[in-house]
Amino acid sequence: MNAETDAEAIDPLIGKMRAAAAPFRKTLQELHRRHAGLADGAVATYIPELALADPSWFGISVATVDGLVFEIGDSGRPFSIQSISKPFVFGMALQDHGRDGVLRRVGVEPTGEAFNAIILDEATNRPFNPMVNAGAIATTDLIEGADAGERFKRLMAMFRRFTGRDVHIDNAVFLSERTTGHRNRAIAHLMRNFGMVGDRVEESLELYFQQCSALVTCRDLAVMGATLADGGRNPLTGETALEPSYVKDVLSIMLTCGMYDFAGEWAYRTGLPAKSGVAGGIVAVVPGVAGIGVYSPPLDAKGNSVRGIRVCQDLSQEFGLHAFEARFAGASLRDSCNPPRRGG
Ligand SMILES: NC(=O)CC[C@H](N)C(=O)O
Repeated sequence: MNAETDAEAIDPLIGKMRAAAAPFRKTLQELHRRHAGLADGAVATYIPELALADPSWFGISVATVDGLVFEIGDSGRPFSIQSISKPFVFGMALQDHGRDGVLRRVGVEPTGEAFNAIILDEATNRPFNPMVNAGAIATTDLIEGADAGERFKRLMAMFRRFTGRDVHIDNAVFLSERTTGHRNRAIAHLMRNFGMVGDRVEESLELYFQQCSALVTCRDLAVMGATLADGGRNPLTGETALEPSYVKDVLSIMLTCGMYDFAGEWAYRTGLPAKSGVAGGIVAVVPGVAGIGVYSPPLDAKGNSVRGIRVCQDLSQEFGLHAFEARFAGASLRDSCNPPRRGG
């Protein structure tokens, strides 16, 4: 008897889990094959270190709220999280300052502008939302801590709660962005002028560059997404990564602002809260069901991963994941990749 049949004999549930998961694995393989050959898009070069990525890198991962993880392709290849850090740091700011405290410094309105636009809301002097660079820098400024070291450690602890493992910074990406990030510096100092960022503006900028340089895999993104899908609880570790009452704040901003000036089109077509980053990652959330992580460096003109968008759109269509598609959006994905619950 080999180990597999042994295990099945001991626990018939393991056999059932394998049977339920096999078709979904095939779906992912098919999806990967369908989009691997795409030649559209270009790898980001404005952060010099990102230009070193190979355009053929392509990984997909789906993590369920039951703690199952599916992956295909370059799902274990580390890359810098970049803007995908923004909703998670927004969640952290909400925990540190409460809703009113955060909303005094950043709005919740989509901009329809590029992610690095130098604009503030003229009526309030606030950046428009926490998903564009201006709003994200203002949000990072809200991370509490006595000094730079403590704030950095709290940031890393937050990433750890969401991924379920230690997260490290890619120092080359950090230095590359710190040296060339004049536009972000300009945005931060403009906000300092309006009191949307405090006195430690330089320290917060460094922290922002560090948060963007955190190394993740698309498997990590799937788990981070699944944590939001499960109301703030990491399905692999059981740890609470974000206070459940703030999950809806994060997901609604992701749905309306997560894909920058493509956000409307994205919400219309895909109907999933999501966030993209310039290294080529996308995280998407199917509330109550799963997180999706995709990595592929070539970006479209708006800074979103070309293959990442295609994969999420296909998954949304194939499994009826659009938030407003049906009363039980996501049910078919749940059925096809989740095992029957133990005892259920
Ligand atoms: N869209 C992004 O991922 C942008 C993040 C990048 N670190 C920047 O500030 O320009």
